[in-house]
Amino acid sequence: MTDPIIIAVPKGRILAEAVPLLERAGITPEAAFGDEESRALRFSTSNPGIDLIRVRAFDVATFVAHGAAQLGIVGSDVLAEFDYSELYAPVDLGIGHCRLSVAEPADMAESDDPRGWSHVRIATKYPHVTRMHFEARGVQAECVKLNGAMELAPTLGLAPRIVDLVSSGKTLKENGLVEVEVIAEVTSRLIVNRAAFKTRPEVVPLVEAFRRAVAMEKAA
Ligand SMILES: Nc1ncnc2c1ncn2[C@@H]1O[C@H](COP(=O)(O)OP(=O)(O)OP(=O)(O)O)[C@@H](O)[C@H]1O
Ligand SMILES: O=P(O)(O)OC[C@H]1O[C@H](OP(=O)(O)OP(=O)(O)O)[C@H](O)[C@@H]1O
Repeated sequence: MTDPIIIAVPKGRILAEAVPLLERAGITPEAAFGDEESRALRFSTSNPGIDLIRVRAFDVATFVAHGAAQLGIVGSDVLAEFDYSELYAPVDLGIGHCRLSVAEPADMAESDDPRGWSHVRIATKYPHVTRMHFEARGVQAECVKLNGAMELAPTLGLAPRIVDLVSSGKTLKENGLVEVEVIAEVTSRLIVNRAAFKTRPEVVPLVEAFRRAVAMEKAA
């Protein structure tokens, strides 16, 4: 019997939106999958040929790029940061809507003009995207890599500005920061390992099932 297809799904905030989408694509995960308390990492589904793994958002791309998983669900923010050539991202899943933005303290923003920047120091989980964004307009970005709580960086003197994901704006507001520039709009994408796309015949119909699931949601 061939090995099951593995779909990597991020734990955290995308998980809740991913479960109904998987179900619309005909993949019903075992109950423990949606339970954040469960310590299991691999889960069966209603389809014996498909298993799910639950990993950190940035690791979804790594598992799929190396072929350890054949498909995955991941934010376009993560894809932009890693730029893996082994990945193909055929479907915008329309979940996980947010944006990647530059933010700074509200009092600093009052007299700041982004057009005058030539060098910026930025705390971020996205150093690659940040450097590319600023380089495109001749600004040198010096990045301090953090994995979370970027919003603390300006008041504690780590870096005056941050690049982070923004959705409602609540996190920025509660930490005295304001958004000064949007770098990119973000949604989650279905990703596929390029080699698996050619060698595993189950992959193409699965991609089509996700495409239909997204269309169904849009039509509803
Ligand atoms: N506020 C948000 N609104 C909508 N989508 C978001 C938001 N924040 C993050 N996302 C999306 O969810 C993905 C995972 O983010 P999340 O914050 O759950 O992970 P994380 O806590 O950074 O991950 P980890 O704990 O694995 O480091 C992001 O890559 C992005 O695509
Ligand atoms: O604009 P808002 O609606 O406040 O959302 C923005 C927050 O959401 C994300 O973090 P998340 O809550 O997923 O937590 P984590 O990255 O700290 O795990 C992001 O890193 C921001 O901190």
